[in-house]
Amino acid sequence: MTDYTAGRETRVMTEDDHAAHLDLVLTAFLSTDHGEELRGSMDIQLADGRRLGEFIDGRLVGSACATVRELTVPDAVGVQALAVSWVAVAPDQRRRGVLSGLMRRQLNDAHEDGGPAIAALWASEAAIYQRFGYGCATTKVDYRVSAKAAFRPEIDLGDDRVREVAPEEAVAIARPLYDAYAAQRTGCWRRTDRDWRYRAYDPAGLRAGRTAQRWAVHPDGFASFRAKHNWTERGPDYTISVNELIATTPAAHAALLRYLLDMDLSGWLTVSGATDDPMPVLLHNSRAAIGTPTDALYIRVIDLDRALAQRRYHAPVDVVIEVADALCPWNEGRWRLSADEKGGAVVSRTNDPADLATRGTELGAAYLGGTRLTTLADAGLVTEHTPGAVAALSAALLSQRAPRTLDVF
Ligand SMILES: CC(=O)SCCNC(=O)CCNC(=O)[C@H](O)C(C)(C)COP(=O)(O)OP(=O)(O)OC[C@H]1O[C@@H](n2cnc3c(N)ncnc32)[C@H](O)[C@@H]1OP(=O)(O)O
Repeated sequence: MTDYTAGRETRVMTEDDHAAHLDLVLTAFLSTDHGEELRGSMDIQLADGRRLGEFIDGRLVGSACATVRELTVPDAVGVQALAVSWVAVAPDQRRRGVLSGLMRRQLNDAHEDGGPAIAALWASEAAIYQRFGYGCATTKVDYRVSAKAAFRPEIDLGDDRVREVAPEEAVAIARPLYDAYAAQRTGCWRRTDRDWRYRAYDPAGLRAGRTAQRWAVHPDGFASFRAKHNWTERGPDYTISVNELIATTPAAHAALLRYLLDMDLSGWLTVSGATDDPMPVLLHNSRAAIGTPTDALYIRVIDLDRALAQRRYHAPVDVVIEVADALCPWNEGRWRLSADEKGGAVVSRTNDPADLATRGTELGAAYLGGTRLTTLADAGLVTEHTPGAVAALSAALLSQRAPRTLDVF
């Protein structure tokens, strides 16, 4: 039998490893044509990040990186989270447990350091991370809308005009608007100078055939977007693709969306929203927008007691949860979660009989209040021992608004 552990070392990379890391990422992500652009991306994103590497006989064959950032959890409480990114394994070393080893080590280190109680990531493929205890916690809806689609007549666009500004001016205008928005919305990352540098990073090689990023602003919102050209026998049929649209008032949201929908030469607008996005109710013909739900941010509960105690609860609840979590065994066992009417919770170990049983993965999925525990129970992923316990905990875990995560990393 092949011994896959021979000659292996897992360690934090140093600057001397960065060139090999770039090569690994380019090969694993099938992106060898975009070396300079991805180097720029990694340098910004991982400036203060930790790059964990797996080496076989001195060769870097796997990476899992992480940066500590602040994420809003229910209800819009800012907490530290490990933002996991740039996970890659050399194609000629796949399916030999390299990723599994890196995930185990990353979670163990985080637990031992006593840092963030949760980790978060965007999955390149949806089948990868549930086995490592990551549950899909935010869902985004990707809308494809017919350009010029009319709003319902009662929709108020307000009196403020939308104008476009140069990318160099845009961040200073967008930043306070995003901060105000993120402070009252679950699932948003706090953006530092580094994060805004990344939002503005726009090398031609990463535009996938679309134009440079443009910025539309309004006193109460902003949108960044691109256009993709398409000429047909009927004339221009461009697609305007919105990178993000942020508004702090309904009128700003409607005005920005109207501006983008009415762009000359366009046939289509693509824009993403949370599962409670108002798109279908804004449009006169709701079928002018087809929405496709897609998995967005995944959450991993690293330290269950701290993670569950640091968020707020939508309703009082007192339940004992039996948790299975082979990768983070310190989470296993029975936990009492007691949340009061004010939304605060106490979480402690108990020997009392369990009201329900589930895995760390499902607690991660339900953590941001966007995935209902009742849905997971309907799939057989949560077992109820006391009648009503799943519904009670499910209601308590909900977020007031559907979580919305914009920053892809
Ligand atoms: C947060 C992010 O950065 S997301 C980006 C992830 N990276 C990529 O998509 C780049 C291209 N892919 C890769 O680099 C690699 O194939 C990885 C990282 C996805 C997987 O690395 P590997 O070392 O092959 O994973 P490993 O061998 O530990 O697999 C563990 C288990 O996951 C399964 N698995 C791994 N990758 C996949 C996948 N893409 N789809 C389905 N199952 C998968 C394996 O089959 C294995 O299952 P088993 O335990 O039942 O045998």
